[in-house]
Parts: sequence; structure tokens; C-alpha cells
Amino acid sequence: MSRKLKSSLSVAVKGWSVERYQICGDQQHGLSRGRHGVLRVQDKPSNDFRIYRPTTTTGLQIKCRVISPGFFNAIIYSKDAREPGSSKRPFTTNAKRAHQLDGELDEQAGPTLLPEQQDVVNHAVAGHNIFFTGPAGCGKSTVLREVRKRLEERMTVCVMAPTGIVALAIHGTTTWSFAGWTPNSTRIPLEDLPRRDPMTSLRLSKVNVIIIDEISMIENNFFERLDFLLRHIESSDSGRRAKPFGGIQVIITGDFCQLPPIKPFQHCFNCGRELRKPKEGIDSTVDEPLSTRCKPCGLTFREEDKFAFSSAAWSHCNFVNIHLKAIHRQKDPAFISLLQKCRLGIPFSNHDITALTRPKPTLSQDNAVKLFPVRADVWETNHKAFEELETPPIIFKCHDGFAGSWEHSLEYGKRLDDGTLQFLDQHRFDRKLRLKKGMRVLLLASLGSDLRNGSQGTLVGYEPFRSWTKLPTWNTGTIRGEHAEVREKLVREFASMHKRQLKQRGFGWPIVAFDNGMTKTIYPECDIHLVGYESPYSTVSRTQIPLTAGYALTIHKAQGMTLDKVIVDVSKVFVDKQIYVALSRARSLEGLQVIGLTRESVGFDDGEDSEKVRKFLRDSFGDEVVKY
Ligand SMILES: Nc1ncnc2c1ncn2[C@@H]1O[C@H](COP(=O)(O)OP(=O)(O)OP(=O)(O)O)[C@@H](O)[C@H]1O
Repeated sequence: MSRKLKSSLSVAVKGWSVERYQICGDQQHGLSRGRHGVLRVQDKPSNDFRIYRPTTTTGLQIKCRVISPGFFNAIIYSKDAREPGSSKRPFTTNAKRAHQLDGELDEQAGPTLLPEQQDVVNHAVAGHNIFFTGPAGCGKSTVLREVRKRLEERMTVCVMAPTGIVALAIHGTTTWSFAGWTPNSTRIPLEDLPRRDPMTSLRLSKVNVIIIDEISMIENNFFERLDFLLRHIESSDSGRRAKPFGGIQVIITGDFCQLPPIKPFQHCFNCGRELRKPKEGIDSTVDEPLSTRCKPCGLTFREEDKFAFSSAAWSHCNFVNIHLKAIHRQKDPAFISLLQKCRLGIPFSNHDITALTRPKPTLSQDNAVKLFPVRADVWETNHKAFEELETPPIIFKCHDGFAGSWEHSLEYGKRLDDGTLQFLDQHRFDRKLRLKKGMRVLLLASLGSDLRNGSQGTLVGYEPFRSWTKLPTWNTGTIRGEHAEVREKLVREFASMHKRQLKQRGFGWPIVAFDNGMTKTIYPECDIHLVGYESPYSTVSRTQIPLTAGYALTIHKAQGMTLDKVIVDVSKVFVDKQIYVALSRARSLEGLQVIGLTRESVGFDDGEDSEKVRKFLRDSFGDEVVKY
């Protein structure tokens, strides 16, 4: 049993007693036979699984895992059965299954954190403001999930990101929507911001912690205005104005060496007046040709100050700065050093260019996924490859659902012409998934430790749709995680929608032979988001087969993925840092080939940005972090 489980035990003993659980209905009977049971929890549980020894069933261990708020899926087995390989006979009739689920539970809990990662969690729990960063693949998202889980046990936590695509991926909200702003809000004078919407003020006054991901894309003025807003909302705390972000705990992550803010300083921070870059030499009152200036307010906004770390709010937060050093995605030190160069904006040497661009024997147009910066190239590549296959197509239309209040439906329930939810427009699951036998595909979900978001494979056939029994269910543990019961219902609805075509000869659920040697039937997955900022929440869901065409992807869509075989075309890159985001998806140099790369491609057009970021990193963490 892992260390994680043991530490859960001590939490359980301290904080949770058996009196707080009720065993439902005839599950008592189930317990005595050692079968799966369902425990209803009276208090809001944490998203953690726990072991405890109920007095009513002396001698048994009950292991629980949250499957939706208020419900645990429990596996009952004797103490002796806990250690896989134990010679003693387990109490359960299905000990093998119990042990198998042990693995799944650990898997769901995420990898065991390294001390540097745990350090972030400890500071978060201690209530500090934190900025944690590091290169791609160092586990920022992994740590974010753990921090969120720990803090949500006792506080109101809002997780957010600057773009919809990332916000959906982390089950958070956009920074705009959190603040109750639209893109036009940058035109509102600063002092009017808190007064605009009393409902937003009321909601924000209840927030204890904000967690912001992808901080590199948040502009200085936005960060500063958010600080102002949170200080000035109506509150019983008279000292709120004096505290950064009104005293809310602020946890920030991301990597300033990745994507920068888009079009910074379009409006004056103070009065909201539209700003334009002055033409060189015409406005003599402007010292620097690159500066933008609001004359009435007497404020100057320089391009080089666009990052959030240049704002006054940043320094007021007094962050505990943590730099995660260990990289988990890549192992090869030479490749890691090359990526670090790219990250820091150091031009590549000829030797580096050769290593990245030389054709790799293991890679071909047919088995590697191509990453492009623009959608049109992705569409064309996937479309062409799809049309060339002569097998019959099957189309899965996603099933989008909204359930909740009328007020929420105005914002989250809007549908596009094809019936899908506008809120989910940037969701990673395809709106319309077209598949053909023989097609290369990418997995968009995590199905155990060997199959993850980004696993590549070929569709080799279809599992006939004979009955509902093979579909994953929450009580057998094949649908795991939060809201499992609801997700099962939506998966069944999805199956109903597609039943007719699934039953056609030759079709069914797609079977994929993955490049790591595993072959698996891919059933629909349901991704649920809670929306609204306080209970009762509404839910928005998308159910789809978690696959996408595996010939090409946008660099944006590949964010967060780990790819074994990838060809990156950088010839149309429009933001220099996209190259780093793209290259760092590859697990190894052998599995990566770059097209269109020249010596000048990296560290050329954003030299000033890179220098600024390097200086910030040096000042915050020391020289060590800018070495490669
Ligand atoms: N302590 C750990 N032990 C083993 N694997 C880990 C650990 N931390 C993270 N990983 C794995 O490393 C991979 C990258 O992690 P993650 O996506 O959290 O990194 P990231 O810093 O957010 O990357 P990016 O900036 O590219 O999005 C994931 O597969 C994750 O499961």
C-alpha cells in the first residue's frame, strides 16, 4: 500500500469518525458478504479517499473513494487483504478486484508529489500567497490539482485561467468571468469597477482563495485591476482595502517563458481611454518610441511592463516563490537542456538545429502527429488523411447538457446552431467526431497509468454494441471521480443517441491499438463542470468518445499533452513562445522532428521579453534557474 494511503488513514482517524457515515439501505447485507457498498455521507466530504474501522463491522477495513458529492464508492475487505501478495485469505470474495482498485485509487489521486511539489501544498495550506513556476512538464498542473483539493475541503476556492481553453481543462473559470468583466470592461474607469455589478461584489466577498493558472498570459493592468476590484468590494471587513486582493489568499502558477499577454495596454488602467502606440517622432512628449501614454491621467504604459510580475499588486502580495526543478515529461538531459534554451529565448546553435530538424527513422507522416500554430493547417491535414482512407465513416456527435437555474442558463445554457453549448466551444472533446477504421487517433482522457491524454494509436475495429451491460458504470468503478452517477446517466444518453448507427453491421464502440502495445475499446466519457460561484451550482457537461484525429493538432490544443511521436511545423508560428510550448510536448528527441526551424526562429523577435523574464526569474530564484 502506498504512503499516500497511510497518510489518509491518519487524517481519517483525526477528522472523521464513523458516526458521520450512514450505511444505506440493504447495503448492510452487502457489507456482511464483503461486496461493494455505498456509504452516504452526511457532511460534505473532501475529495479524498479514507480508511477507517467502523465499530459495527469489527475486523473489517472499509476503503472509500468519492464518486460524487455526498457519495462514496466503498470496497470492503479484511485487514489482511490490504497488502497485495499477502498470503492470508482476504475477507472479500473479490480480493483481486479490490487490489486492482487500490491501484486505480492511487492513480486517481495523482502521482506521489516530490518534496519541492509538496512544499507548495504545505505553503498553500498554511495560508500563504504563493507563486510557483517551472518549465513545461515539472508538474505545475499536478500540484495545482492537489492544492485545490486540499483547500476546497475548508474554504471557497476559485480556480481560473485567462483563456477558455485552459479554464475548461482545469475545471475553472476564465479570469474575466470570475471578475464579472467582459472585454469591454477595460474601458470602464477604475473607480467604477466595483460599483458596476452588486451581485458580483456579493459573490466575490465570499471568496477565500483564488488560484490563477497560465499567469504569463495575464496583462499587468488586468492583474492590477483585479487587485483593485477585490480590495474595493462591499464587505464587513473595514481593513480590506489595505490588503492585497482584499486579503484573499492568492496562488499563482504558470511559466513566464511560455505564452505572453496578447495585445497588452489597449486601454488606460485608470480612465479606460483607448490607447494607441504613438508614431515615432511625432509625439515629442513621449520619451520612448515604444511607449503608450494616457495624457489626461499622465500614465505611461510600456510594452516591456506587460507581464503581471511588473505590477505593483504583484509586489504587494509578498509571494512565497517556488521554482519546481524536476522535469517529469522528459528524461534525456541533452533534450531537457535544449528545451531550456528555447524556453529562455537563447538562440539555438547549428548543432541544436540539426538535432531538432534531422529526419528521424521512427517518425513518419503516418504515425506522428503534426503540430501547427493555425487551425486551417490542422483541418487540412486531418481532412486529407481521413478522405484517403477507404473504410466507411462513423460520426459521433457530442451530447452537451445543462442542468440548473434559470439565471445560470442565461450565461451557460446558450446553444449554437448545431445544438452544442457555446460555453463548451473550446472543449477538448470534438463537437462532431468522425472516425474510420485504419485512422490514426489521439486519446483525450486518462484511462489508467499507461493510457493518458495524448496517447497515440490506430483505430483497428469496433466492438459490437450488443447490450448496455458493457458500458462503464459508477458502481463497478469504471466511471470514477466526481459526479460519477450523473456521468453514467449521460454516457447512457449518449449511447441512446447513437444506438442506431452503433448497431449497424461493422460498427460499434471504437477499438484502438495504441502505440505502447495496448488495445482497448474506447467508451464515451462525460466531462462535467460546476458553474456558478456558490451552491446551488448548475452543471454543464459534454459527453463524447474521448478520441480525436491523430494526424494534426493545433499547438493550443496540445497544451498539457505528452506526445511520443510528434512533428512540429514552426514555419507559421506567430508568437515565438509557441515553439517552446510545441517542442516541450515531446517525450524524447527521438520522437520529435521540427520543420521550418532556423537559427533565428527562437529568441529573435521577442529578445526584450526574454531578457525581462530572465531577469525576473534570476531576481526571484537566483542564477541557477536561467542556466541550460
Ligand atoms: N511527482 C511526480 N511524479 C511522477 N510524475 C509526475 C509528478 N509530477 C508530475 N508528473 C507527471 O508529469 C507530467 C507533466 O505534469 P504536468 O502536466 O502537471 O506539468 P506542467 O508543469 O503543468 O506541464 P505544462 O507546463 O507542459 O502544462 C504528467 O504526466 C504528470 O502526471
